[in-house]
Amino acid sequence: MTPLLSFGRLHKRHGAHTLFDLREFALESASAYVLTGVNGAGKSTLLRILAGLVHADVEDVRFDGAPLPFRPYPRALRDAIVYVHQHPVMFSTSVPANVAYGLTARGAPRALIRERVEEAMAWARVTHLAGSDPAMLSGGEKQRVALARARVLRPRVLLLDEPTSNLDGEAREQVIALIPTLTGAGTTVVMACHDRDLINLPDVRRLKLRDGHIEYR
Ligand SMILES: Nc1ncnc2c1ncn2[C@@H]1O[C@H](COP(=O)(O)OP(=O)(O)OP(=O)(O)O)[C@@H](O)[C@H]1O
Repeated sequence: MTPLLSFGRLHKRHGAHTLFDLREFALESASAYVLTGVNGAGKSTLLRILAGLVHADVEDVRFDGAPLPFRPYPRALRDAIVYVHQHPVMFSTSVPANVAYGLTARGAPRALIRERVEEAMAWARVTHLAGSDPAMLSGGEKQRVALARARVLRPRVLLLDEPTSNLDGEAREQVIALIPTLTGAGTTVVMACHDRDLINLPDVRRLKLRDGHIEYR
């Protein structure tokens, strides 16, 4: 099968220090991956490179099988890849406006925005928070609003940085339960995490960053 996104080489260094040097790194479509590794292995950095937020040296980038220049970060990837931060920032507007943010920024028609925001808020189980002050949401609620904000964009690839690290109990379980529904809808999900329940989800492929290389498990 042709990978969705592949790199012949993906090399990241800070000064003279190589953080990682990955060869033939590829992500398949509609697949879930967990990215593990010790603190400082480079998990967040790799996600941020894929999202175009951090520079790296890359060779032979292909998206949907076609070669693609990576710098400047191409529009095709900006449209397809969404990164969700470990501590999502909420704009102090309203919860629905936060969820709508990406579509509004892209100039989507209002009817489409309304429809997608409603669907995504129901999916993330945050409909009841529509009237809440975004600044007052709990960590689990913010994480679910951030997932809804990503989902409205229908990303081909969703990058989740430690999506459950600040959550416990029901909030954590609710976030974990959303992951399989994303891949079921055709999205590739890559999660940097240490959470055993995410790592052990069915059909999740394991990637481990170790000593600058990636191990497929
Ligand atoms: N701009 C920078 N300049 C130099 N070193 C950096 C820079 N940004 C990150 N680093 C270093 O790169 C390494 C990888 O950081 P990164 O946050 O990607 O690791 P991580 O695997 O996500 O760690 P954790 O599990 O603790 O979140 C760390 O040692 C970090 O200090």
